[in-house]
Amino acid sequence: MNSPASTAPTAPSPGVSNPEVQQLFNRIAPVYDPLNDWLSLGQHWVWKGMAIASSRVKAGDTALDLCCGSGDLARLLAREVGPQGRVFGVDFSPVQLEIARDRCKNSPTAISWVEADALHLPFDADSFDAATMGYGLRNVADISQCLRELHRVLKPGATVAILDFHRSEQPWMRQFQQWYLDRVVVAIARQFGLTEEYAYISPSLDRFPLGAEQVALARQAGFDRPNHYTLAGGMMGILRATKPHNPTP
Ligand SMILES: C/C(=C\Cc1cc(O)c2ccccc2c1O)CCC[C@H](C)CCC[C@H](C)CCCC(C)C
Ligand SMILES: C[S@@+](CC[C@H](N)C(=O)[O-])C[C@H]1O[C@@H](n2cnc3c(N)ncnc32)[C@H](O)[C@@H]1O
Repeated sequence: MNSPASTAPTAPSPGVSNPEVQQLFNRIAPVYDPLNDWLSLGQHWVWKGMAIASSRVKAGDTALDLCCGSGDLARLLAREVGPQGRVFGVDFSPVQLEIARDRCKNSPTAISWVEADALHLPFDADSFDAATMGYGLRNVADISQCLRELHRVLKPGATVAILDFHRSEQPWMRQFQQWYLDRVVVAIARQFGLTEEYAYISPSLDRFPLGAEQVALARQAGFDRPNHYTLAGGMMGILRATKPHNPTP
């Protein structure tokens, strides 16, 4: 269990796009990692590994993990880019970043932890060779703006892999997902005084587009031939999008 990064409540950052979500992830940070391991029966590591492979990251790359949280994907990117590469982990939760910094302090690859809003990235255009985003897109206030920012900061030809939950299109799987969220996820979160924080997941799924609409949004943001494939019985998926070499005018 991560030790509470800080017990004092962290005030919302001025100007952040969704302060209530920032506060939510500040609050759950101390138990976020172990709960992910328990609640996904360790499977989230498999899903994250698939996102890394989908990003086509390679040795020597400069890679971005957007909405990095406690740093799982950033750490996996670091292993892929190696000591010659560089990774930037971006999140607007200072408490999550503090845990990420501590967990990755021995990485042989340079990882920079940047407290910033995904809707206004502090990077020049054409900065990254690859990017990942794990369970972040569903939580941002403006999905299209986030996709536009990813398109801007990726180099031409670079790919982003966006892993997230969504509602399953199979009715019986939707029922199982809802049962699991209500009877397992929220029930366990209640033991940690985090009922409301984990109860947030279900309505966030209701608001989040399915794969086909994610693909349409990525195309509107300027990505070339985006595609989406599902995981975990259709309860989540990976949106893969590549910035074209010759952006459409
Ligand atoms: C890493 C995982 C979830 C990240 C995550 C995303 C959010 O938007 C949150 C919002 C509020 C609180 C917490 C999170 C959060 O942790 C995936 C694993 C943890 C999931 C909570 C577990 C849910 C898994 C599927 C609904 C069902 C999987 C069933 C299978 C038998 C493992
Ligand atoms: C569910 S966590 C995912 C963390 C990590 N990617 C993982 O796979 O475990 C979502 C993260 O997105 C961050 N987040 C949500 N909206 C954001 C925004 N607009 N800008 C930056 N970070 C944001 C939250 O602070 C949180 O750490």
